[in-house]
Amino acid sequence: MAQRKRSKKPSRKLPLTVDRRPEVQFKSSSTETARLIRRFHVLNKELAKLKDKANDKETHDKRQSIAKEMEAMGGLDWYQRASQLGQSKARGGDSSKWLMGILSREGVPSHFQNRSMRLLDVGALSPFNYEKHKWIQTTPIDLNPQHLLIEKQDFLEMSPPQNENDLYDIVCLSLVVNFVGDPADRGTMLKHTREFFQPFTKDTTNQRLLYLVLPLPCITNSRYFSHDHLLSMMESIGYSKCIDYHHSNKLAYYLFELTNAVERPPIWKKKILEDGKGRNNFAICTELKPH
Ligand SMILES: C[S@@+](CC[C@H](N)C(=O)[O-])C[C@H]1O[C@@H](n2cnc3c(N)ncnc32)[C@H](O)[C@@H]1O
Repeated sequence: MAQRKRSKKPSRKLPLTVDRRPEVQFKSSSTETARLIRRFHVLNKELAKLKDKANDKETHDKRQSIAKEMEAMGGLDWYQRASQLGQSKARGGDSSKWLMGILSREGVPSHFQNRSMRLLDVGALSPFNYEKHKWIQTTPIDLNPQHLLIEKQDFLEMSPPQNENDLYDIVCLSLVVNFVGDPADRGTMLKHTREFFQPFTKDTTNQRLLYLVLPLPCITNSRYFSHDHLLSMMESIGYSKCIDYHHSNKLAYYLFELTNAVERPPIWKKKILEDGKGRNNFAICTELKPH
């Protein structure tokens, strides 16, 4: 795939296209919007399950019916705008805040007095999440950009920069991994992040950071996943240092550092860790794939 051009630091002075899309109607209650977002996730997962199935009539009809329901809700566009609403300050702000606190505490900004810290924001709803931090140069990407300054790009298909100077210091996956419907694609996504940093063959003091945010129930209430499971899985792919983590009422924040290159990470299969009524089915698996 052709190397994509890095977007410049977002500037509000750039001409912005007029958003002519019809107003998205949100339910007045945040509980109802949250319910619809959860329904969208379920449909997305069901769609992912059909991905590798033969296109017989039954599968075709199922696909159509899921797509129809998603469309009736307003599609990915609606979902993103509803998520943006969830990002709004009134509901706690975007997830850059926690990350910035940790980086400042760790003294990371002082490493970047001579050059910017390069941050790849995967699944960015806004290109301005990090704009007040002048030492950060952000490349925001999304499947369905909500802004001119966000590149249209599927991270799972994205090639790492060829020019070494364009490699990243930090990759952000904030509420993106849980959006991916297929547990194996989620694992691939985590492993793929490693390609975007300086290789370990290079003599460098650059850190290689991964910022991961998941809905809290993925960590605390899944049959197949937990905090310890996440740490073990991350360690097995080279992210053996968890710099810090935080669980808020709704979200789980993790900052990992890639500390070593793992040639052959183990395969992680879906396995029940804790069963029980009311638990969800969130899982991340890994397969023997080149990533
Ligand atoms: C819930 S929103 C998260 C937005 C924001 N990062 C946040 O923390 O609130 C999930 C976003 O991830 C995007 N996304 C999902 N899979 C992706 C992929 N493979 N490549 C790029 N973006 C992806 C979706 O299009 C959606 O806009």
